[in-house]
Amino acid sequence: MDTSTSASLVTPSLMFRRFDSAKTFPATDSHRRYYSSLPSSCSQSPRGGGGGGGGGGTANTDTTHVMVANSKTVAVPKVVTGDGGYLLEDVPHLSDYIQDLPIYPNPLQDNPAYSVVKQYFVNVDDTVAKTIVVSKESPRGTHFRRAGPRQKVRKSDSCVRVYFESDEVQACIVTCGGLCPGLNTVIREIVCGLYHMYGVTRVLGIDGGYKGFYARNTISLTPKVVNNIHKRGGTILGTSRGGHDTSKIVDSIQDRGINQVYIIGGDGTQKGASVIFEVRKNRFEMHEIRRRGMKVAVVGIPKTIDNDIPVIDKSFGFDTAVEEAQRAISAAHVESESIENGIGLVKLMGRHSGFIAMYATLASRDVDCCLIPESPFYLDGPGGLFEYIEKRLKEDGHMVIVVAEGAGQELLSENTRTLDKMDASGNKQLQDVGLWLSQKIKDHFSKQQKMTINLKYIDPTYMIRAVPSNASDNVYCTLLAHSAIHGAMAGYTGFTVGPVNGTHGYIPFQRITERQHKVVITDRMWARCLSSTNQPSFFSQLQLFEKKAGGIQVDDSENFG
Ligand SMILES: Nc1ncnc2c1ncn2[C@@H]1O[C@H](COP(=O)(O)OP(=O)(O)OP(=O)(O)O)[C@@H](O)[C@H]1O
Ligand SMILES: O=P(O)(O)OC[C@H]1O[C@](O)(CO)[C@@H](O)[C@@H]1O
Ligand SMILES: [Mg+2]
Repeated sequence: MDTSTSASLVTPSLMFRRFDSAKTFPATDSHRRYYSSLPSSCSQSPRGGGGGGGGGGTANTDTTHVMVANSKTVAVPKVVTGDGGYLLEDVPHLSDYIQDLPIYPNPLQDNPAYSVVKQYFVNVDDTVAKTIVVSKESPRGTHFRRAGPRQKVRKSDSCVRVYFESDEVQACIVTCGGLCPGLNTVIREIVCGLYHMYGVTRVLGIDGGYKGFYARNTISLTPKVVNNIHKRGGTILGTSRGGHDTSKIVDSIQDRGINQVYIIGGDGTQKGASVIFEVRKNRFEMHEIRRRGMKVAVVGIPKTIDNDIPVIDKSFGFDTAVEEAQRAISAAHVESESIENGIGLVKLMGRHSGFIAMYATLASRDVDCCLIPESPFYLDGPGGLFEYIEKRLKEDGHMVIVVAEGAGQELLSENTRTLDKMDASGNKQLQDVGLWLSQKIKDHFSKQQKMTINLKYIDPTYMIRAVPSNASDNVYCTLLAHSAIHGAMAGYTGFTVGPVNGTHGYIPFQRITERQHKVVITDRMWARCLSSTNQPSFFSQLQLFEKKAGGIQVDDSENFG
């Protein structure tokens, strides 16, 4: 594979626009100047994904690794272009910045379970397409490196190898952010997968999120310790928000001799992982793993109850949460059905993304109105929520409303003084839309004196994420853990793992952290939701077109079909 080294001076917002054009971008003089000014361990860098191989057959390759913007250095993905508009957004490899890394026989080839299944090992060039709905003229488009144990870690290899020797590995696992069903399953499967597939016995648990790296003792994790944890909700390691001190975390990784870091968490956590891997603070302070030239694989495993992580099909625990939400919706339905003009109001999680509310609504079929952050609504006047409630009660005598916690925040702040409080991670703390809406509905109907209503408000927010994962999430967590391990053992680093159109891939951190995944209200799934509830869209056609034209952040992927 033909590769060249480059770094680029571009702003972050331009980063992915360049990829969309599916063109090769050449190394410029400024790239070369930048690299020649780097310490030797960095400037010796790219050899095209280390052993990762090409991915595009006749690929025309350009690897772009570092860019400087606003005095910060951030990573630009390695990009490989090929015929027919093929584009691979590759992930970093340890051999990009460490020379002459030894490779070792892969113990998996002697494992009775895995070695008999020939196709368990993925081809060195296998990639996963980001978009699978295409037409005859479509370019082949963006791809990600396929996850899994590699047949070859370098194109020249004659047998199955890895970049870490079993005895050499000192892994650690950390869980950050809010809880999510399946956290314990992922922890269990990383520990057991490392042990049973690769003979790795040294795995540390980091206590209480990122700050645990430097403020707490570690926990030794063995298959015996984690054997039953998947049956419990929460995380045995504890979690936290805030406390991401990059230099202290990287110091701790270095001091403890850790060389594989498995980081489980949401969008904030993945940003933290990306910083640990390769963002430096300024020209002089270089804390991160890549610049220290450390042989450490940094692997992100996406966790989010809100399903707000882009690119991947969905996040683990999401199905369990939707299932658990059914119990609250059923209760709301039973309550509302049993009384005159009964209204059951259920608040579900979803800070910026209404996926839980939308899917719980679609699954239940008892919901008459689903309110999500992405779809503005209003209360009074023609086409408003109050008018719709009145209509539903007159027709049916009862109704169920599901509201995502982030819905209608702009209405709340009109009515109450916004305090703009942040949590320890810098996430804006939301006002309670459930309580607010309950009160508004009650006030409206008591003022009108036309109709007596009976409203029951159910708030199961934390209940849906504190439960253990269901069977399908357990399987999903296992696959994620295994994909993560195979990637680290093959020397890949600085990536998040996850399913892209059903096949697991290694996705560069930047892709995951550049934006949040949201319900696209101009998309088919939201239409299905609207048709199941028969609620008003709260939009005039004109507004809809305006939003489509740029007012709303539109994801380029569908809401899972
Ligand atoms: N931009 C960032 N840079 C470095 N670290 C970050 C950044 N954003 C968040 N973090 C760290 O990541 C951890 C988790 O972040 P956060 O609380 O936002 O949860 P999350 O991972 O997004 O999960 P969720 O939102 O699903 O609960 C925190 O320890 C926080 O300090
Ligand atoms: O756990 P905390 O800090 O109360 O945060 C709750 C938030 O976490 C999430 O569960 C995940 O981001 C959101 O749905 C919710 O707003
Ligand atoms: Mg988050």
